Amino acid sequence: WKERGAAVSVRKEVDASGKPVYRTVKKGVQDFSFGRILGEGSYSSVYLATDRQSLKEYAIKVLEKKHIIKEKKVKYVNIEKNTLNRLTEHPGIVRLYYTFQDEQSLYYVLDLCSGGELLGILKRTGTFDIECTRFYGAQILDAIRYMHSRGVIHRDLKPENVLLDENMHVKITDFGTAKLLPDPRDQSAEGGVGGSLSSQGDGRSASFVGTAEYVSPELLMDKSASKASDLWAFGCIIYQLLAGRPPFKGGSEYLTFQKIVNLEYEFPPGFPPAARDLVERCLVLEPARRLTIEHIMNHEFFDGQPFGRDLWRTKAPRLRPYVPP
Ligand SMILES: NC(=O)c1nn(CC2CCNCC2)c2c1CCc1cnc(N=C3C=CCC=C3)nc1-2
Repeated sequence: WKERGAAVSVRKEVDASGKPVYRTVKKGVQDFSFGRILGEGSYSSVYLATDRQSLKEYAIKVLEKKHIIKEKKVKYVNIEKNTLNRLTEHPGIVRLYYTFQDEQSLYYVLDLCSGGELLGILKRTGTFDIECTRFYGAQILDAIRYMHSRGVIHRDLKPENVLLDENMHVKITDFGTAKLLPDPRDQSAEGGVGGSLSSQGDGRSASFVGTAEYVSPELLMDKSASKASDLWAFGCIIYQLLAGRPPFKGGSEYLTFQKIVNLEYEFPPGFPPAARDLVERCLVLEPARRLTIEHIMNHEFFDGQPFGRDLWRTKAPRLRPYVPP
């Protein structure tokens, strides 16, 4: 497991004659003070941690080696690290600073998102008004555009995986189930198929399905994931910000899946017309007929909304609920 990043700390020691000597050593567990658990996965836990030297706070994801091997998750661990190594320069993606390991575990030192989950914020306000939906929708879309430009399909986008930093700006996380296309920047990579994937590959695709309410019909019906699958989830998120609930929600996962493949959803009264048109063009059963990212960015719902650098320099709007006219 090739470690990444060269984070070192300077340690003061004394030699045999009692003279102080300063050694640079790769950072490790002892360089951090671990705080509360931020989240737990099937083979990892994420902690709030403070670098004892710089006092900077991070999120550290700890993966237990024994458990990874026992649960046959080595592929997922490598895919997540390779994905994070590709996604290094975007403000809307949780950044991996460096990794280290000890006998029991692997450690990923990541951006801390002190604002928590978008879902948590949404639950507090109930719904988001048009300005907030436009701002957060644009930041999520900008991050998806960057991911896709690096050949990464998230496959499990949902409000729980959209985190917020100290400025209430978006940071997308949890790439443990991402799908990697050949990296477009890597000339040596075999020319990969455009945005669509067969369900072959490393054997993960055939089995993986995202979170029920946001999973795309193609992932349910023929197990194939494509960039368009992330845009289906995007449509579900935009709907949820304005309606306060996801478009597809049944009494069980099976009933939710039925609603998705039958495109069985309705808009609440007073749902904003421009947002309704955008959602309807994302929630299209046929992936090839779904809006692409460029189309979405040019959609009237985002009229006047900057993307790119200006978007990330904008102050986050005050959170207000949507009040239907
Ligand atoms: N799976 C991960 O990589 C991951 N998981 N979490 C916590 C999860 C909690 C459930 N919803 C998805 C995220 C994190 C990360 C990345 C790195 C990361 C950085 N900051 C936070 N911050 C949080 C603050 C308050 C509540 C939850 C998360 N969390 C994470």
